[in-house]
Amino acid sequence: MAGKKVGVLAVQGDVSEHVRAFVDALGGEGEVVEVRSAADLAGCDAFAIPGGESTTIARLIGENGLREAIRSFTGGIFATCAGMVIVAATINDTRFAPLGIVDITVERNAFGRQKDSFEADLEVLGLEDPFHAVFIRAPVAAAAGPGVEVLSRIPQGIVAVRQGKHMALSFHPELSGDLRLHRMFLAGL
Ligand SMILES: NC(=O)CC[C@H](N)C(=O)O
Repeated sequence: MAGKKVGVLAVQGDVSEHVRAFVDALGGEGEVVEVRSAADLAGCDAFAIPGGESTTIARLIGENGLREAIRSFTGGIFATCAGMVIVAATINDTRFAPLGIVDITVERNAFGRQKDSFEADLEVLGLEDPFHAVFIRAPVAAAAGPGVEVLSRIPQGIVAVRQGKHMALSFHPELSGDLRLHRMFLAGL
């Protein structure tokens, strides 16, 4: 983990919470930078795509010339909530094309209006104790390809996956004050 440089996509969404969580997870050994351009991303070992509004984030990725830079990024990607929609292979929305980085089929806003936001204690593969997860108008993965490891699943669908160095989560680990998933991600880089 020592000396890792983590970029956080800083175009929309809960950017500062992600920066803080990675600063804390790195324990002062690495560096966290905000990414708004391909030049910012160059040299990063990892890249976080925060929660927010996925259609807006996808548009700003395009406008900032980041789409191909992210698709060809060789480090690990940590995608949460809207980020999970953006890195998916397939989504249930035709307004933008996902990046096709993680082989999952994602359903946006999967919990409907009456349950827009909720919290749940999840069993997560690789974690000894449950993870208290905050879901905010969250997506789920309805399906995952053979190269994808499902880390957590609830009755509505898959909510945490790992594919190689990448992780995609339906919920917001940066809001729980629990850095175990950040550490698991950094350990896999
Ligand atoms: N908290 C979030 O990131 C919500 C994601 C949002 N519902 C979207 O798909 O854009």
